[in-house]
Amino acid sequence: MARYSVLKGFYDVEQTIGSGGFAKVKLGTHCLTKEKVAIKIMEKSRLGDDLPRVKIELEALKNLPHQNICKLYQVIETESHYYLILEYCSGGELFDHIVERNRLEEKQARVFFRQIVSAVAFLHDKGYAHRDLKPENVLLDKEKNLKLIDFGLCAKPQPGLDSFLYTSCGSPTYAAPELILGQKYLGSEVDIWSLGILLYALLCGVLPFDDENIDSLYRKILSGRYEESSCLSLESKRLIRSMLQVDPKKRITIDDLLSHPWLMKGFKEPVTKLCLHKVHEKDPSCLSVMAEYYRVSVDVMWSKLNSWTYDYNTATYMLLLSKKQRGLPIKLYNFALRDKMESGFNKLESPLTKKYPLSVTYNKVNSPLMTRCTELKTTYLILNGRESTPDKVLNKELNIIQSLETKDPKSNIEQENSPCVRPTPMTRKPHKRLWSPGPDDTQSPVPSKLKPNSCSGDPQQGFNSSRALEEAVAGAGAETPRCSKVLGSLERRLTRVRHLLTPRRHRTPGAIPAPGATPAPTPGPALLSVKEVCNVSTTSNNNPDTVLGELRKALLKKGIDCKQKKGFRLRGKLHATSDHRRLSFELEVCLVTVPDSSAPPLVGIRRKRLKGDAWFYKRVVEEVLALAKT
Ligand SMILES: Nc1ncnc2c1ncn2[C@@H]1O[C@H](COP(=O)(O)OP(=O)(O)OP(=O)(O)O)[C@@H](O)[C@H]1O
Repeated sequence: MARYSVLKGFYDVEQTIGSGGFAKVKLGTHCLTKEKVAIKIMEKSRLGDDLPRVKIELEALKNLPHQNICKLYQVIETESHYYLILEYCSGGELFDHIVERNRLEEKQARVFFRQIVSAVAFLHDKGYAHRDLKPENVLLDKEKNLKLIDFGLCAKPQPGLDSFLYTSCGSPTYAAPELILGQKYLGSEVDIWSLGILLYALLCGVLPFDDENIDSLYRKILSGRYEESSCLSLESKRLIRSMLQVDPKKRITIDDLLSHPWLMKGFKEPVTKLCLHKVHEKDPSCLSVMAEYYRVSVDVMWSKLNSWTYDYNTATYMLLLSKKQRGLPIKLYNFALRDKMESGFNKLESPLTKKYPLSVTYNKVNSPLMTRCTELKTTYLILNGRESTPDKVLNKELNIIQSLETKDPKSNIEQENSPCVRPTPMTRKPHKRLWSPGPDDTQSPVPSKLKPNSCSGDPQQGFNSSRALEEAVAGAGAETPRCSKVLGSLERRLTRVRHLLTPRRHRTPGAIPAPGATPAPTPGPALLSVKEVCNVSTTSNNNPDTVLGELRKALLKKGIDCKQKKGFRLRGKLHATSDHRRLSFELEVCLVTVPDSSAPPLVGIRRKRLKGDAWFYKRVVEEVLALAKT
């Protein structure tokens, strides 16, 4: 089957824009609105024990519509993959902005930090803790609005956010002391600690607690002592101190942060924790554009949309709404797709279908009707999300078609209820949620053998996500705090938590190529032309080939495995025994045009972290660029 065929006709899939330990993220265009989207693709077979992360992330994104949280538009599940269609944040990671400027001016940092605090206050208000707040998980959109991403480690304790959690998860350098110690903790309090680290990183361009050696790093965190850099104003020192309190009870609360004097400086209003752009509200103009497009009444269209099933229609509606909010004209393109989709649900209800039962219309398995059914099924799945695995649906349909062939053509009632003659998606009930962390979710999907035991299990199982799921599903109130019973000494606890916290980015260790020179293929003709300056450094050289050669030499000198990709792109990989020190990134020679200038473009180097610790990446790339004589 062609790659991403499930998206064909609905989204145009473009280049990879990011990847993490669990997903590849591609740029895409939503065909009906022509809006750019990010497509997060996760291969089920590679998720293994981390599969629950996806479900947690989906539920959180559906329940947390906020202007500073990346919007989810559609979820497509196939037998092998999850595809999450997300709001596209073209401005890169907040981390890249820190790297670009070394550190941010207090005024700029305040604008950014207010948005992060707003998102965190909102999610806390909804009973969630993020548990992985860091500049790599904060993206920027075109208008420089911040968007929080990566909710795979979040928790929603059932009794409420004031109940304890027990799973140690997150990124080591952002982890609060109570997490390091493997103690029970409050999700809201560990998020405040991470916010303190994040603000320090924004203002100073370095981390308050950092060390090559993970044990020393944890000792530094537990001591709570960090350098108060001279670049910090007195007010910012005070604010950071109030967040980086080793004793969680002494830490500032999110509500106090909203109106903290540092955050209020230059602003009349405290930070809001409200959602300003409602996404689930009835918007008559977007609704009528969609109703007109599908040639159905506004009421029928709304009844379909109002169930918020995160199908293609949800995506179309939310994207139209987003265009409207940005003052852009709202219209739908691509009428070929309309005809395809319309036939996907409207004709099923047409009087014609009722008058001439399906079984009369065909008599061979590979008849046009069967092709039609298959087409309808594919369209149906894409429009409505997953009901069953595609193969199962297809087989069911084939069986029904085959059995119908041998039946009396008069017996149509059965066919009306067959999967081929499904109720039109316009009137179909919402699908059962994958998992809902609501109060009536008494049936935990977690097998009993996985019941909470935050301090047992193989630490090499990465982020301990099955336990994270339990916390999120069963709620902390249902858990037994066993840490102190299972682990006798602080030392042993530290070792365990170190393993739990240390991200495992490479899930399936493939054959590691021997370090050394990789023969460079001839560069492709494409030399990327960029306008933006984020992630791009200019060079004093005007020959792209020379710059490429210098970069290659510098990478090899640093012992970094280097492969040339399409065009002038080098992929560097650092293979290390420690997960903490594994890295994958790209350096691409490009042409930088200076906006509003007639000056000829400059030769630049665009950098992109693909996998690995962001601060380690920063250090390595700085060293490579310093070595390259460009
Ligand atoms: N909505 C988006 N718009 C633009 N880029 C995105 C978007 N979502 C993700 N990315 C890019 O893809 C990268 C990986 O995404 P993400 O962090 O969600 O993947 P992950 O596998 O869950 O990561 P992790 O290993 O950190 O858990 C991000 O760091 C970012 O650069």
